[in-house]
Amino acid sequence: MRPAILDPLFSSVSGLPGVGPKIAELLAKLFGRETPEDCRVVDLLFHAPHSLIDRRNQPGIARAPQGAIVTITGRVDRHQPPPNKKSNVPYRVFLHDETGELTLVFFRGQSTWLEKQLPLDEEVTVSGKIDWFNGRASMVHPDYIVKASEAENLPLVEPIYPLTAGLSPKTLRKIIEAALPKTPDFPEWIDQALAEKQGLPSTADAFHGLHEPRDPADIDPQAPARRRLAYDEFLAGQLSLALVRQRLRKVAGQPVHATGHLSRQILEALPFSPTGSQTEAIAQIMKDMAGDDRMLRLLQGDVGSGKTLVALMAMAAVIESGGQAVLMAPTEILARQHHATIAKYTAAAGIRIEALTGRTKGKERDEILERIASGEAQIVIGTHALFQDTVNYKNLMLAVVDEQHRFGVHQRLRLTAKGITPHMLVMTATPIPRTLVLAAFGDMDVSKLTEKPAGRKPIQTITIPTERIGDIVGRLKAALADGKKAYWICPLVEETEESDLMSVEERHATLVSALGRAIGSQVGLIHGRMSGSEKDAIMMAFKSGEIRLLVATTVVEVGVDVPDATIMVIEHAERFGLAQLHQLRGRVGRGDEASTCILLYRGPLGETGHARLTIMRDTEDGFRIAEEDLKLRGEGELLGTRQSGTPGFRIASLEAHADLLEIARKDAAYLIERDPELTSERGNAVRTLLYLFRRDEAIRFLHAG
Ligand SMILES: Nc1ncnc2c1ncn2[C@@H]1O[C@H](COP(=O)(O)OP(=O)(O)OP(=O)(O)O)[C@@H](O)[C@H]1O
Repeated sequence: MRPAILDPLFSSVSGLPGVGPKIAELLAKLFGRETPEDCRVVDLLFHAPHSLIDRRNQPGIARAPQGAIVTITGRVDRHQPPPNKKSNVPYRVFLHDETGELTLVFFRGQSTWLEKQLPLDEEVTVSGKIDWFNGRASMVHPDYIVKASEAENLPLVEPIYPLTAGLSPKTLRKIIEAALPKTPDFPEWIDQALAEKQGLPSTADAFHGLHEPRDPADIDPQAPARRRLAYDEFLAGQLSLALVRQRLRKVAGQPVHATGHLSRQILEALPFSPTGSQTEAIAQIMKDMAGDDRMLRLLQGDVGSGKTLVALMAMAAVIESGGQAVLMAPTEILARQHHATIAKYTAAAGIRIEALTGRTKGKERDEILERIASGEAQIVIGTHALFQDTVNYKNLMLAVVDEQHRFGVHQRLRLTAKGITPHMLVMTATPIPRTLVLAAFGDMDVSKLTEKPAGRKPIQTITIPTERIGDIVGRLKAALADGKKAYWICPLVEETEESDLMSVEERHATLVSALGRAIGSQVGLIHGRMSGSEKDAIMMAFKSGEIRLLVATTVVEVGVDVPDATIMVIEHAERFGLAQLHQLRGRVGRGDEASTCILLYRGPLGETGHARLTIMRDTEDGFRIAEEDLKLRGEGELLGTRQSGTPGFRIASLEAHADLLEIARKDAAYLIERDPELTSERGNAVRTLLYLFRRDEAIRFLHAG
């Protein structure tokens, strides 16, 4: 239950003065809420200003700089209404101070209102933007007009907020001003010594500080108010992750007693030997699973580093111990591919594997479910269909989640909510910096595959403007005639957008005709609108070599493994993020042949676009690319917030507040260790914190036994 003290903050924005249905819609849009009802007062509080208007500049009319926001006090000399109502001529009011004359300009000004606001011969104070034209100073629609005697009531410094079309700065400011007094005095969850040492205000004061900046320094991420809220936000995040982890760990794991007889057979049948990194990661996993605690391990490895084999070894150990293992992939294609690869690897060892996805239907599905329930199926590979209610496992000991940034915390929670509590290995493809791992996964144990399999040659990356597409097609034709395999990627914003679909189909058609009859017949097309079995058939044909050029949307982005494909062309490379380009490029350079990646771009490139392509050309190191990506894009996007449902941060910034993340992580661990059920006074305060940041999902598990 949400603490009552938060009720005013979680009431709908519609209850605030000045928020009618139309404004509520706009606010929902601004905060990314589905409906206006989902839009709460607290969303306004977290809406941080990005800059401020300083009205303290009072230079006198003659010295007011062009375009500056200034505050002027002067005497009203004259009103000059337009000649008639229909006229386009504005209403003008003239005033002067000891330095000069200023014209106030009003379009569609109402004379009665203006006469009252700006009475003749009275001293008034106006604030707004100065415009000089032909040696005359004017101010169009001043932001403020008050009697000079009331000038002290003018807001001298005003926050400026991110907006959405249709919502005026003034309206939003007024609404936030109305929301601010609803901030309660929160019970204190911060360690007082930390607050003092860091000079952090209380959370309530921090909200006031955030919205009532007095100086440019107050807008800085290092302003005490912002640091306090950033700490709170990190603490809430770390606490919820720690609670999930505690919950996941609570149920003791089943110790895995590996005999090694299956894994030996698998390894012997492999055409290669594991890398040092793979061996090390496998050893870490074996050690975890042999113990009494449940394993919660993250396996991080750059594209093509060989994560699948590591996962397979873990699964083999579980089967040796009499258990079952599942491998959950984010997409159908990947699930099918993992199934094919693992079936091949495990054939020699006689391990029984099944595939289960949303596509598995009818009698086939019933039979598979039966084999899963009886324990006959030893490894089950699939999509999230693996954890539907109808699926019952005989003895599930290990869940491998090939996360590729697509599932996130919620899926992991759902898994345990079902009462399934196997050891867990989460694989992530794009290497993510440590701070991000912490923010997204909390304190998971981490294994890293830092080396690539031996014999890999560097991928040569070339950037070329689209105008030279003809050259590329010519070179591609020669390479294909020479027996090579290539991908041609067209960007796709949304799988549902017709125009994008058109573009990949059109590209397919133009390439077929440009490549001539012999090669044109070996060009395939794959996109997300195809049925699962169509996609499978195409991927199989590409693997077997029936298709040599695969024109594709980004459905091939993650995990697709065709080691003898050596050419990758990416059209409109400027539209992709770095992480995605790295993933796409990672589809080549997976065998021992040299590979090429051609990034076709449409200019002119902006600064960021240029920086991105340069980084891609300069390095293949996924860790470096991820760090650069973080700099260029910000953390939310990098994590794929929208796909994974991992809440992004509203105030905290991983870059500016990395020190606070570290502190919050330690504090969360300490708190949970001392008070695992959050029942102490501070524990209760912390519950309020979790609700405040909408990270309360994990609280439910406290009572779940
Ligand atoms: N030790 C090794 N030596 C040689 N080849 C290997 C080794 N380990 C794996 N491979 C091969 O390397 C390719 C990439 O492996 P895998 O598909 O597991 O990569 P991944 O880490 O999942 O990468 P991605 O995230 O790009 O999918 C596969 O074709 C696999 O058979």
